[in-house]
Amino acid sequence: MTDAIAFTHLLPMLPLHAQSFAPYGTVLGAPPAGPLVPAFHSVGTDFWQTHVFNTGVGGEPEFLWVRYRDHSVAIGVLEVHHLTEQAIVPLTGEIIQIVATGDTPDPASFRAFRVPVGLGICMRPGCWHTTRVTGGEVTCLMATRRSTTTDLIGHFSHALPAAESALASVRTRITCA
Ligand SMILES: NC(=O)N[C@@H](O)C(=O)O
Repeated sequence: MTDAIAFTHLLPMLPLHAQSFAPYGTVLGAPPAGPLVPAFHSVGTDFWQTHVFNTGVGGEPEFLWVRYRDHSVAIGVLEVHHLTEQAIVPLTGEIIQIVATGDTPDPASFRAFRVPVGLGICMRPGCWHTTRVTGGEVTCLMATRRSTTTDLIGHFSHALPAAESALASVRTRITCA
């Protein structure tokens, strides 16, 4: 399940922008480059489409209520989901999302993005990731695929082989610079 990779690299915590996040997924809530469609605006409310969520073929979309509380700067393991997108919307505070691309995490693709309350991210299938917080515990809304969650719990809680996800060992750390 875990493929070792030796790598040390300092990752600055970057501001979240649609263009810089594009290799890893979509920024939810970012102002679109073009017109807001489909969208609605009235005196009392605005709404617009920010993303069409894709769980992969045969997937059942699922919301999770997730709490993150790891504030360590060392990054030793990244996780990837093979079939589904995965969206994270921080509700109670900023999160730091560490991401990478590649069949195994490509060191050149390692990034750390600040995701503030008011924005969210939707990671592509195959986006390696882990999450940190800079203060106390942060509660997030997550959209994922029901079978991926079941598969992941089976692996983490019962040491069953994971089919829809994988882990990779990495050696990197985030910096405030
Ligand atoms: N539930 C779940 O899939 N969690 C992980 O992917 C994670 O990044 O938190």
